[in-house]
Amino acid sequence: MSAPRTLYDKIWDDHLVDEQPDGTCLLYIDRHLVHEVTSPQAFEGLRMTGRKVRAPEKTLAVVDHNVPTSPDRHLGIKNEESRIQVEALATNAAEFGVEYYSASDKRQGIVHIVGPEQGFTLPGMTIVCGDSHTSTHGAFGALAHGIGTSEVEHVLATQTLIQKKAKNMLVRVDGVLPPHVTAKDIILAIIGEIGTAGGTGHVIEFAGEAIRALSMEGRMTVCNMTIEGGARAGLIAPDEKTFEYIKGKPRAPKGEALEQAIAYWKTLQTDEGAHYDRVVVLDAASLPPIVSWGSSPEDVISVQGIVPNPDDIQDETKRTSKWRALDYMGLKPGTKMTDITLDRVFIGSCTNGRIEDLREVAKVVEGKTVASTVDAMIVPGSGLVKEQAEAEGLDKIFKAAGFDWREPGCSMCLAMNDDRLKPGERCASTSNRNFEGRQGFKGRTHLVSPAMAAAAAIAGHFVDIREWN
Ligand SMILES: CC(C)[C@H](C(=O)O)[C@@H](O)C(=O)O
Ligand code: SF4
Repeated sequence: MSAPRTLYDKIWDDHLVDEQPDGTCLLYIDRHLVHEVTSPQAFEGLRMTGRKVRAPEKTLAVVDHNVPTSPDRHLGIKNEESRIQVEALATNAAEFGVEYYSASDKRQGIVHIVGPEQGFTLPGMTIVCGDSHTSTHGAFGALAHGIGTSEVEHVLATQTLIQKKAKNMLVRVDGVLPPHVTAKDIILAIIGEIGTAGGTGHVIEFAGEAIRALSMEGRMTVCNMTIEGGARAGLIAPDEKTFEYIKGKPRAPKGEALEQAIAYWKTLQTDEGAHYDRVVVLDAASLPPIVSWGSSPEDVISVQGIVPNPDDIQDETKRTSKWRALDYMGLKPGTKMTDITLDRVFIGSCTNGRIEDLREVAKVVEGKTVASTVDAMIVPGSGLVKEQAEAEGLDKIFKAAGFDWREPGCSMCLAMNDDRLKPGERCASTSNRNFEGRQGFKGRTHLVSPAMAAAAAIAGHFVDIREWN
């Protein structure tokens, strides 16, 4: 009998083309997502050496980072560098025969929202993209991770990737989440627990009652931020919810092919007794809504907490870095999180820009008004999310409450387009990174769940969503 294997081991074994004595492996890649920022040099490399895209039908290109989210975006992109990148993707896709969603295509959106939405992302696959949050697709039980531009070129040309196998890590979240505590709080809590280097060298499998209870969209939120926990990829074993989600998606298998696929997908479970190099266990029932206070995704605390005092940290380097973070954030130790006021609220991104996120926001803000001191925007993760939200009348609720309702894209998740913080502005954001300058030069980011961001927009400061009415 063969040794019990983890889900990661199984997907890895199924895609292994070659293994060298030093552990260097060649992996077959099933799906390649491409966006405008990390692909221009890769296509240029192919062009210069006269090579083709090996499997155009396994490649999908979409613009997201640089596109404006204003209603007049069809007028073009003012920033020259951004405009050139977007135009290059359109040209490259046409020249190399790759399907491409332009900013005027309603299927356009953030690459990690588009893949699942189109049924391009399926269980058991290897999926890559020149983007760190490719980990999102792990929610389907796909081995999905970000790659660099030279690897993008390699995958375009060969449909394979050179890799070394990572270690196996299990993060088990037992128990039942309290009301109003969400997938976002789970992943922020995990990163708070293991730190941003906690998953280094590992692929994390998320399991346990609380993970199983999450919707597919919640699972995507968890896997999305695996990368902020330092891991190479995140995985969740597929189940009935996964199969239901996939059924009927444009590129998903149908009829007999779907039945066969599901029979295979059901084998994508970690075997009893399989070995994990590291195991972390969390109790969902004890989790509060979480807010980040610093400039790293590990700087998190309960909304009922206070800004921590870095002097309590033993390690000098860490102490200095956390003081710097507080200085950057303009915060003092001991401040109650609920006393922190906000200038901006950003709801969107590949972490929390899907329809369920927007429904949560609508529930919180319906019939209420954004605080006069806050400028708040909601950016759907894709054109299809936008269409669905509008069909449900969510846009009317948002606009009536005073939110700006935008066109799809990465938007203020990162300062690569017109949506950005001004120096010193403080923002509650549903995105995944709070590094210095992430949302704009000297901008201050607090990471939260959609419901927490929505409530903060109305109140003008952080509030405990569990006490919201
Ligand atoms: C621009 C891109 C390469 C980058 C990434 O890899 O993640 C971006 O999506 C981000 O979230 O920082
Ligand atoms: S939404 Fe943010 S995290 Fe996601 S791909 Fe775009 S820039 Fe990266």
